[in-house]
Parts: sequence; structure tokens; C-alpha cells
Amino acid sequence: MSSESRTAVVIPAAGRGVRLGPGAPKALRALNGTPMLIHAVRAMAESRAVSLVVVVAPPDGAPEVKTLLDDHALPERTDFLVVPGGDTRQESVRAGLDALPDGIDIVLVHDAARPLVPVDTVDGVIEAVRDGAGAVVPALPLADTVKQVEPRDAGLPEPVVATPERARLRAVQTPQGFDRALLVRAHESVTENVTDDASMIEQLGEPVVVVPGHEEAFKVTRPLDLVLAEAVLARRRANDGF
Ligand SMILES: Nc1ccn([C@@H]2O[C@H](COP(=O)(O)OP(=O)(O)OP(=O)(O)O)[C@@H](O)[C@H]2O)c(=O)n1
Ligand SMILES: C[C@](O)(CO)[C@H](O)COP(=O)(O)O
Repeated sequence: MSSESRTAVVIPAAGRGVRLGPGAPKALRALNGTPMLIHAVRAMAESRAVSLVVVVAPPDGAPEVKTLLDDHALPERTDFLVVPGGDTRQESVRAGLDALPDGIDIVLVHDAARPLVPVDTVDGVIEAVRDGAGAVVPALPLADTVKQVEPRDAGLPEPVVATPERARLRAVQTPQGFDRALLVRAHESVTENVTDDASMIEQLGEPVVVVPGHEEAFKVTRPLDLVLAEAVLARRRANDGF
């Protein structure tokens, strides 16, 4: 794929954020006074390769999200669309894909819940797709040892089944990047519920490659992640001041 390829980003932002605790849908909650979704949209639009961002809003929240985008400064070179999402992340991504216009060859899928991904990581994913990979995921080595267990009800001891070799494991982030036709085929043919888009490509038997992720691309999932995200923003502001 050449550098003439047109790239769009689908941002699934329709989740409730149950693990974050009671409140507004996660993507609409504030980080240092600005909705998490706006941080995520800006992170994507910062890449000069991105010409369109499709935001997948909570099912009944598309008008509110449109207003939110209108009310915040965003780069003029990028187009924005808002569509309502579904009950699962997979359904929401599919709704975003259905909204893509002709002429887009590369699609990135990026969680609104990863608002602080640096632009170099975004560009690294796009470059790998442009260089010919059909499916690209940014990922990091693990800090913890991982055990596979026999799941039990909460609070009960769980028997360990195996300890996968840590050096061969990666913690996967977003944006994940795809050849558009491949990702659409995956969403049309894989019906099983999976936790990321690359898994669907794997189920088709097609290759997926990993490129370096970034510590600041972590997912805001639990309350402590909000503390970390605000600390990262404060550090960025302090660094900008020098
Ligand atoms: N029906 C859904 C569920 C999730 N997502 C999006 O998928 C991303 C990753 O999901 P996750 O972090 O699990 O978000 P939630 O589903 O909101 O979290 P929780 O499981 O705690 O409710 C988020 O940007 C979320 O908004 C979505 O668009 N539509
Ligand atoms: C797509 C993802 O962010 C990659 O790590 C992750 O799988 C999303 O999972 P979640 O259960 O929706 O948080």
C-alpha cells in the first residue's frame, strides 16, 4: 500500500465503563476537565496521515457527542463523523466500519478508553500497514508473570493450569491498523464475541504483526487509571512549559 493510501480511524466510544464505577459513559468522563473522548480524538487527528475519524457514540448519545466535537477545537484537515454504537465493542466497531466512505484503504480501530496514545505510536501502526501488513497491533512486553487458571467464583482459590513463557507474551493496545477490505471481511464472517479486532483476523487464518506500543497508550479501565492518566497529562503540561 502506498503513501497515497487514505486512512480513517474508528473510535469505539459506546461502552458504559462499568469497571470505572457509576457515572456517565466512560468516554464522556473528564480527564483534567476535558472528556476522555476528546483526548482520544485529538490523539488520532494529530497524525497527518489520518483524514477521517468516525466516533461510535453510546447508542442514545450520538447528538450529544456531535455537540461535544463541535464545542472542542480539532484539526481542520480531518473530517469527523458520529454514529451510534451497539451492545458490544464488536458491534460498535462494525457500526463505524459501515459508515466509512469509498476511498479509504486503511482503517485504524482505537479505543476511546486509550486517550493518551502518542502520535508516534499511531504513525508506526499506519506505516506498518502501508508497508504491506494486513493487520498490525501495538503491544508491550509484560511486567508480571502470567498464570493460566481454572476459573472459579470470585473469592475462591483458582487452580493454576499453566505458566506461559513471559518472554513470548505481549499486552496488546490500540490503535490496531488494518487493510480495510480484510477488516470488513473479518467483521462479516466472525460471529464469536472477541476482545479485539486482530483476533478476528487471526480467526480468518490471516497474519497479524506486532509493532512497539507505548506505556502512555494504557487503557483507562479502573479508577486508579484515572489518577495515572491525569498524572501523565500533568507531566506533559510541565514538559511543555520548559
Ligand atoms: N458496547 C460497547 C462496549 C465498548 N465500547 C468501547 O470499546 C472500548 C474498550 O472497551 P472497555 O475499555 O472495556 O470499555 P467499556 O466497555 O466501557 O468498559 P467496561 O467493560 O468496564 O464497562 C471503549 O472505548 C468502549 O467505549 C464500545 O464502543 N461499545
Ligand atoms: C482492544 C483492547 O483494548 C486491546 O487490549 C482490549 O481487548 C479491549 O478489551 P475490553 O474488555 O473491551 O476492555
